[in-house]
Amino acid sequence: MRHAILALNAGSSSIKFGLYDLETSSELQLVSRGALDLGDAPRLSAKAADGTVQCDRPLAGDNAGIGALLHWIESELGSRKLVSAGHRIVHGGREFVEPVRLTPAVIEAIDRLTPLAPLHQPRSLAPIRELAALRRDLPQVGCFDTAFHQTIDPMVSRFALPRKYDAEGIRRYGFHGLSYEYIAGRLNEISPALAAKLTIVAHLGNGASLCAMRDGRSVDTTMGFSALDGLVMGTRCGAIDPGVLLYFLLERGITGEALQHMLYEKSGLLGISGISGDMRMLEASDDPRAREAVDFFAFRAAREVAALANTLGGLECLVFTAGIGEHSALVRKAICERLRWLGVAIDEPANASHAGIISRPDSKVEIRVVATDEESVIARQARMQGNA
Ligand SMILES: Nc1ncnc2c1ncn2[C@@H]1O[C@H](COP(=O)(O)OP(=O)(O)O)[C@@H](O)[C@H]1O
Ligand SMILES: CC(=O)OP(=O)(O)O
Ligand SMILES: [Mg+2]
Repeated sequence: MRHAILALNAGSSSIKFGLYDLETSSELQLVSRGALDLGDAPRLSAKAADGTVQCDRPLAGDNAGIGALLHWIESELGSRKLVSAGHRIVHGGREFVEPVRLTPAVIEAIDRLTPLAPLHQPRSLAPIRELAALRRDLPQVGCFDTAFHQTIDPMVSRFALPRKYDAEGIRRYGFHGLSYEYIAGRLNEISPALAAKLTIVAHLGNGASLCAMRDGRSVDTTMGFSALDGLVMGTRCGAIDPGVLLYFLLERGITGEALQHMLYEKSGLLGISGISGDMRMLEASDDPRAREAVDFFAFRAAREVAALANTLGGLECLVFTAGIGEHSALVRKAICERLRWLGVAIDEPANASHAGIISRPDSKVEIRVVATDEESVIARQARMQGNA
């Protein structure tokens, strides 16, 4: 019987997954990629590596969680045994800097980090606990978004607060590390010379951040202690004057919980447009507020690219990835046009067709679109942990 690894990437309203067969050559072979939608209309959808639809069905009430996915994998997809499950976990805090076997004590320690990532951590923990209850003997591995940024310098990670707080872990961590690890590996596969360039990767999805890389390692990133900092996001505010938060708390009498809800769920593209936090919807709208939100998103992203280029001491390659980065020619163009002074020159036809390289030959900065694949990184890390 074939052995397989299940990689789970839990997001706000769905769980993306990848299923990989373990080949004897130690390669992982993608068998299926899909999503378990857990919103108002639960649904399981999956495609084979070649894009063939393997499953697309609504799920009924009681049978709508991880159990439905397990059942489909184990009884319908073919005969294979799951030997491990890997999970994306957004916050590893100071303790978790590499993939870890998820024992009950580790799960509790990860749960204690929930205040640092209130939107994300519970969503990762729910399928872990569900799987543990359904398959007591299945080894589970946690793979951390923060881990890739361990290489950032203390100068970059420090906040200018009384110094004891840095030692207590109140510092910049950075997120989207599984995506950045994938992109670093992909650039190296394309060519080691490309991977050696001073690079900024723009992970522009529902959550959005930038990572400055030197030799494929993180040297700076826009997200901080939490996944709120940096760029404007779908519903998150990005960098903001902390005085505004004090004003809300002390002068306007808003509770901490209400403020958290506003910053994570009601701000960003949704807050500015008043229409939606979804870039596709904003691009399709002719409401001027939608246009304003898209322009603002690009303005702030370009500003942060310039800041990270300063940490890098130059900029030779700019990579766009994740939902917006991979698919929105409009946003890429708007960001690149603001960076013309840095020698960034976008090729409009290449950009419109989402080509691999979208810079003009005379651009000082190579601009690329690279599709991310967090699930493959999770699967690889889960396998390595299993072998350790
Ligand atoms: N064709 C497209 N044009 C513009 N934006 C797109 C397109 N496809 C996806 N997006 C945007 O990508 C974002 C979601 O990105 P994704 O990486 O899937 O997010 P997450 O993994 O955080 O849920 C949404 O804002 C969505 O509108
Ligand atoms: C860390 C983060 O923002 O993740 P996501 O993009 O999945 O919301
Ligand atoms: Mg994502």
